[in-house]
Amino acid sequence: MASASSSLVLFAADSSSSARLTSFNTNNKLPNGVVQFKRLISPQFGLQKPKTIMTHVSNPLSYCVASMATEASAKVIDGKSVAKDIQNEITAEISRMKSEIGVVPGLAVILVGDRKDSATYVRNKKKSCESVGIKSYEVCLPQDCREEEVLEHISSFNNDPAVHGILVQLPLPSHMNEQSILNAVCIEKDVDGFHPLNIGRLAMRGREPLFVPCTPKGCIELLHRYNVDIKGKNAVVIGRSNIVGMPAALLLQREDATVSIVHSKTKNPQEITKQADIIIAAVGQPNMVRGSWIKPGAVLIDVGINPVEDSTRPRGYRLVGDICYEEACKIASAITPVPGGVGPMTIAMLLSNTLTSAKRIHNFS
Ligand SMILES: NC(=O)C1=CN([C@@H]2O[C@H](COP(=O)(O)OP(=O)(O)OC[C@H]3O[C@@H](n4cnc5c(N)ncnc54)[C@H](OP(=O)(O)O)[C@@H]3O)[C@@H](O)[C@H]2O)C=CC1
Ligand SMILES: Nc1nc(=O)c2c([nH]1)NC[C@@H]1CN(c3ccc(C(=O)N[C@@H](CCC(=O)O)C(=O)O)cc3)C=[N+]21
Ligand SMILES: [Mg+2]
Repeated sequence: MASASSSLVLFAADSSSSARLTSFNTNNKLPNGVVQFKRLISPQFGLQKPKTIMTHVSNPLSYCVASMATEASAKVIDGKSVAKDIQNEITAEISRMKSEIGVVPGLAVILVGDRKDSATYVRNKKKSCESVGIKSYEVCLPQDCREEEVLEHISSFNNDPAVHGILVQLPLPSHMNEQSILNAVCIEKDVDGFHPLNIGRLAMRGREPLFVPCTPKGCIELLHRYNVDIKGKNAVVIGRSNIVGMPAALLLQREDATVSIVHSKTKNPQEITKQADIIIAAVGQPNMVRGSWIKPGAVLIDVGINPVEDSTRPRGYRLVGDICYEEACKIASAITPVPGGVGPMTIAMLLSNTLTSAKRIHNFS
């Protein structure tokens, strides 16, 4: 055997390491138990260079590479820390704006009904607004209120010069027409990016939306801040909702990825995800994406926020993503955790969109 080249490494598989090696989808089994596979991990993360490179092997079966295999572990994409950095940038910009033109950005949030998770999100948004210097305005309406009431509040926020962003917390009660409510938010204040005109512009080449939806924008921002190349890569989005999957696919396409969308009617989704260099999972199914669905070295963005019962936790549940983290982190090159991944980025992007809106309305740069 000649010396190992930079991108191909030959490993000997003995009885103790073969189990791990086969979990890496090693198609190219060589005779004598030698398994050949490419570097598992993309070099940009630097951390997971193979530890064992054999330049000369007389009896492959006598070598064990378990040390390398067991250390292969994805880089954690720390959304919480990136979100904190972004919030610091926003805080500085807001204080500059306030001192130079005396304007404080304002965000209005409309919450209808008594869903506990919605109430928690709205509370967190309010706290984050306060911490960066955005003034927040909150309206809470009962579950059984009329659609007209919601529309009236939207209209008054549309006309309120202190308000630069309006967010209607979703989902709305089922007796309301979500589309006509989202349509009523003036596009200049549509910091969620859910107005059909903003979505339409996102979908059109050569057009720019005024705002990009926060969760997909946060996913792309994480890829940028971790220097993940998107151009020309195979990206798979799992889920096609208006608020996450569909705009995430549009954004990836704008970044010159080759994009596939997997949804509930897709046949053999794992055959599609297995080709992906980048996966964005936004399904709402705990641990749906298994290790065997993932191409070695892929970058994984897990949007899913799924409560699963856990009596050892004070709240009686814990949150898990749509990707089986324990399996995926052994195969991917990088992965977002849940919690602490995309969730905090969604809030950071909302604050960023609100600042952008205030700057645009007041012609401040
Ligand atoms: N981190 C964050 O900031 C945010 C997290 N979330 C979380 O992200 C997840 C998705 O949210 P959201 O987009 O609103 O969810 P939706 O329920 O609106 O959409 C789910 C999508 O997943 C698809 N889907 C459902 N089951 C399967 C399956 N078995 N195989 C393949 N595709 C499937 C659906 O397909 P079809 O279209 O065919 O029905 C649909 O397109 C949830 O866990 C939610 O809590 C949401 C928003 C923000
Ligand atoms: N008009 C509208 N805009 C939204 O952006 C919107 C919405 N409606 N409806 C619901 C979804 C969901 N969503 C989340 C935001 C932050 C976290 C978040 O911060 N999560 C923390 C965990 C929070 C916890 O511990 O409960 C984390 O992942 O680390 C999660 C989910 C925004 N949404
Ligand atoms: Mg939804």
